[in-house]
Amino acid sequence: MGKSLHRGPFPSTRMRRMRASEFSRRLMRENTLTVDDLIYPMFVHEGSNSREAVGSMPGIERLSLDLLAEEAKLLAKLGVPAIALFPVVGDARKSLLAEEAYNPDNLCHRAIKTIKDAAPEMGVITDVALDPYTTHGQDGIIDDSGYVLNDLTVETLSRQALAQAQAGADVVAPSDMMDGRIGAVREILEDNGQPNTRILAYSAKYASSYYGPFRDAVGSAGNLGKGNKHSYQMDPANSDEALHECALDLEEGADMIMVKPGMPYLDIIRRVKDELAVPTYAYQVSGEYAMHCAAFQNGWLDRESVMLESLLAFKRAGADGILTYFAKDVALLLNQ
Ligand SMILES: NCc1[nH]cc(CCC(=O)O)c1CC(=O)O
Ligand SMILES: [Mg+2]
Repeated sequence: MGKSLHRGPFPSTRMRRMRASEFSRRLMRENTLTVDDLIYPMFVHEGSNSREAVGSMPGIERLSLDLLAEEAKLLAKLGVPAIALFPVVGDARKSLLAEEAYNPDNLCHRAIKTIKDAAPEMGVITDVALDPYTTHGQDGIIDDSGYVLNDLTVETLSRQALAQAQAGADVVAPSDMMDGRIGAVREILEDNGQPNTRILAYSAKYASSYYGPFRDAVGSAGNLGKGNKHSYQMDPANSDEALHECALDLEEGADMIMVKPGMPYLDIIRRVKDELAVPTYAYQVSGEYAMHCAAFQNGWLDRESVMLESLLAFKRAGADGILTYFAKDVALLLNQ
């Protein structure tokens, strides 16, 4: 026998010991994914008994409100805590000033009531941003040069958020990235008898190319054309700036903060959670969903296990919950 070549504490330390049986793997498991972690984004459109597939998002459909009611009941039964609503708005209702955003009878507001009637315990989260309602697909009101005007947009966003709260939204979620909008939304809610409306701030929302399929789903891609959102959404190169954005939104009155997109930005989730220690959410966005589905359809990746692994990764990174288009399928799996 020659001299042992090993270094360090081996064999007293064998990392594989704890992995040798299911019971000890379970005992040392640090993170779990449960239905409590899931928020389901849903697209709604006008009409009745109408469902439309979204081409770039296999399995995802735009639903009319009667079908939304059925889905909401099923999701509640599966234990999914909340739905995030995204309206698909007809061109006739879009304008430069996005007035439809705060019309008390608009599609989004009727959808809130639909869910609350069908499944009163379901949390309803609404998107505060003007892109479904502007003719140009930007999240705010633009000047002659196309620049999105911050303060004017914030005024409209506040009216929109209040209208959503008055229609019954539990959580309003500004996804627009204007400066000061969280404070303005908090103030208008306080001033109008809505002190318990939670604000989920899309605080660190990046100018990402992973949103493409979403823009197809809501039909804003065509309106946006070659435009981009670089003057308000964050540069994917930055990380310190995300902490600054999150800290400001918390100071202005956010209850929860969000990082978006998801998987390419797990480092941001971890930093936010470590440094701010507040309820932190992640959005596994449409492009992430689309690329997973493409691999599933080709048989290149296993659907169930990859879906679960992709979401568990968010928990490990520090997220308290995940907006994901897989929410329904995962809830079905976890309920088995
Ligand atoms: N305010 C718009 C909004 N809200 C959610 C998403 C993207 C969600 C997804 O890709 O799944 C977007 C797109 C954008 O900023 O252009
Ligand atoms: Mg900000």
